[in-house]
Amino acid sequence: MNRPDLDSCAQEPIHVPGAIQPHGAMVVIRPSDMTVLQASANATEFLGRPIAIGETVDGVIDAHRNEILTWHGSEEPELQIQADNLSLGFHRAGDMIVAELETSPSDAADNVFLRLRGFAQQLAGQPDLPGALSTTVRVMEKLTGFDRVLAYRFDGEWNGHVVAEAGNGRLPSYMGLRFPAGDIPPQARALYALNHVRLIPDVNYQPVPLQPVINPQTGDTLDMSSAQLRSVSPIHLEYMRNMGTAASMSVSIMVDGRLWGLIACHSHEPHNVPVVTREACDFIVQTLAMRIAAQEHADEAAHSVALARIQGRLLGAMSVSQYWLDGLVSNVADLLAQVAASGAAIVAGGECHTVGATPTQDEIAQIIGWLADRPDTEVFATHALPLDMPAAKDFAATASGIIAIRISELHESWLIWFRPEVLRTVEWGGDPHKVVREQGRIHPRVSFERWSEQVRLHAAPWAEAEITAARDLRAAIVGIVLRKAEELAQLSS
Ligand SMILES: CCC1=C(C)C2=CC3=N/C(=C\c4[nH]c(/C=C5\NC(=O)C(C)=C5CC)c(C)c4CCC(=O)O)C(CCC(=O)O)=C3CCN2C1=O
Repeated sequence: MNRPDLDSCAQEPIHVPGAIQPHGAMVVIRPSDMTVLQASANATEFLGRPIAIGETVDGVIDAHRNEILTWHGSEEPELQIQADNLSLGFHRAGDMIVAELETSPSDAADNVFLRLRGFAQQLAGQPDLPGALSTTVRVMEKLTGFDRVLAYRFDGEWNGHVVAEAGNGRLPSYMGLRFPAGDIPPQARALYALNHVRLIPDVNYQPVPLQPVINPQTGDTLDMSSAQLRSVSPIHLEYMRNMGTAASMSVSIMVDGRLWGLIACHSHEPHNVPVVTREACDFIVQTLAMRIAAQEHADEAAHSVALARIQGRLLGAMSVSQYWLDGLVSNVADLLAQVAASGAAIVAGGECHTVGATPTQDEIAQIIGWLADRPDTEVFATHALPLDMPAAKDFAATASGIIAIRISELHESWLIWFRPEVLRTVEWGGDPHKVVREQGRIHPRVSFERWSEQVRLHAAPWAEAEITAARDLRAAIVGIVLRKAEELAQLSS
């Protein structure tokens, strides 16, 4: 969905706001001499004493100087220190140390441990992914006290789907709703893959500037990518107000190094969560992510084994056939089951053999003509061919999805599988195509009411295992064709 407006959203440099949220204070330190390079305007309030830029740190930070410098010389990404009712978090920004201070009730840890122990047992008792997701949002709701906690899963186009929800009824249910990719733009997703927990205790906060805003050592604004207190994009704060949420916390679900989804928490009124509780939430979500990874790996492995078994039968049939395609067209069920297709066409030797539900021969010729414009493509897969090839609208009923494998460049030969159009009703949280523009600026949509859309010209998406099986079958066929050609050459020499 190419939308120039949203591209401008993606340009917003959210990692260098030059300010923080007021529920904590920030001090930027040069480790070589523990000199203060920058401090947030509210640092005195949290340190209980004035802080001088250019002077060495003192007070509670200096009291932990040795521990901080030992950490800074280690491989550990972060350091967390609880000093009475002050929580001090340290991370690196370039070769500087960033200290973040938050008041934190000393008994916060008690509540956390009990909830954590219960979670591991409850999760182990869940037989499937929906159960694991529901358990997680329920435990997070009780642990954090947010009004609503959602499990939000990204699809292949970075649209999001609410797949589990727990709440106390103060906020509307979003269960089952989808949200467009533009609601969380690419630079935000990239940031959340690095920094997994984001808290906004009060959407109407006044940003607290870092002083000086330009770091004297780097001559640039501080990179707050790893900070907890980073001030949030005004566009997103407007989004939250439009959504009727005064506080939010989201925790990234990282599976195999990619952002699988979020656990997103919201409250109707301002709501803060202590550092130790946020850390427990991160642990809970990482535990869930390991369960998701295990489930996905098991499902993919079982799927690959089943497809390999089918491929073994196809290769056996081809190896005893005079011509490789005879082995395929004589095994229609396996040929279609190889990628769970409804039809297939084999174009070779100037002929087009079709099995199952396919476009007409002329329409297949149009597809091959269109594929010819992709000369470097050995395997082409899409579940929405008409979006790439407009003429395919005419035969969307049989070919909204294709996997095409090029057998030979020399003699135009292809194996193409087809999937039919599947009409789907998608329930969005608000009209995803609505972009509000005022004085040339983009604004988030104001309604998140259920908005139904009939999605056409799409087939069921191809699984990774199916595309891999198609790629493997292509390699096998090319090998058979080459061997047959060599045998022929030897016979004629
Ligand atoms: C109901 C399901 C759901 C959605 C769809 C959602 C969206 C969401 N957007 C987030 C972040 C951003 N959205 C935007 C931008 C947009 N939001 C829009 O609706 C539009 C049109 C834009 C581009 C202009 C930006 C810049 C950011 C980065 C904010 C920051 O971390 O500084 C963030 C991350 C910030 C946060 O944790 O609140 C979220 C998570 C919250 N949330 C949800 O719970």
